[in-house]
Amino acid sequence: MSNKAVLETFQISKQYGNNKALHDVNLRIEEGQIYGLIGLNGSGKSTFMRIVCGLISATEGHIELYGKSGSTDLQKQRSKLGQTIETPALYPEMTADENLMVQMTLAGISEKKKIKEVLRRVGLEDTGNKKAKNFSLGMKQRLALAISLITDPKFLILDEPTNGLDPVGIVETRDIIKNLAHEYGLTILLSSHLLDELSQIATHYGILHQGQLITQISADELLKSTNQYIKIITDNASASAEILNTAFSVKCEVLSDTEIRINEQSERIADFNKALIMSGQKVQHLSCNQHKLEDYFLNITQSN
Ligand SMILES: Nc1ncnc2c1ncn2[C@@H]1O[C@H](COP(=O)(O)OP(=O)(O)OP(=O)(O)O)[C@@H](O)[C@H]1O
Repeated sequence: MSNKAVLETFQISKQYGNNKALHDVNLRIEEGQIYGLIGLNGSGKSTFMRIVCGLISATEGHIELYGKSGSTDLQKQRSKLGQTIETPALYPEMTADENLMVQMTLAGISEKKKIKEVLRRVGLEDTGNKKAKNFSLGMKQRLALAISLITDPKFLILDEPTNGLDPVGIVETRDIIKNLAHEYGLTILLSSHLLDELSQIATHYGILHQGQLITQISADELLKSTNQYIKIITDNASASAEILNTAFSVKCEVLSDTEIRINEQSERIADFNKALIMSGQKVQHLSCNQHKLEDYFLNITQSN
């Protein structure tokens, strides 16, 4: 049984002059998912997110947010949405607290204790009197994220949230996003042009290529299709394959006089090594290979 849909789009297309940026996009995101939208530069990720947020309109098609469509209902549902696509400019001479205070006042929210709470959620609770102009890029992005959280959104849309960050900033941002999903139950749509990057957090993926959604796949399905295998090189591949087959009922592909491939993950690799050595085989090489997620992404985009 499927969970409740937070977002569903039906044949969304967007035309900019002669350029069709999106073609008939049918995408579904369910409650609790961290949905990674992947695509090369110019594939239409930002355009799609802007349409969902109501910042621009689609040329064709329609969207449903929490099961509602139609401009009035959609506008109501958008109050459950937070985004960092168009965030207000930060005031450089103000602290994190002061920046949030201004944005809360503009949003008509008076609960001051909320400032501490959202700063804690994004790991900026200890910035004290430091002014925003002295923040690192990562801290500025987290402050922008904090601003998007002051209205208590249930669904968060983040356009390339780790773009431009150093490795420490990337890990911090990833942890914050995971935490927002797991601890606070937010559904999250985020974009990146790197599948490896998203694979650390996403539960589901959509691959956009030249404006078309060519695949939607869960993290589990993706792992299966990225095909892990064990490679073994011995002095006699056929004999080694027979030994492993007899001992473990394992299916070995004999690729040459010396090389075997076994299509499984690495868990039994030490047992295979031991069995071969005990049987007098000379094991020269034993490794576990995983097709990189980026290869999967390249394969799927090149064949479309
Ligand atoms: N306001 C606009 N006017 C005209 N063309 C636009 C506009 N915004 C985007 N485009 C075009 O639409 C296509 C999709 O752009 P979009 O920014 O949505 O892609 P993207 O996947 O988000 O790329 P990036 O990762 O570079 O941000 C591109 O060809 C882009 O040049």
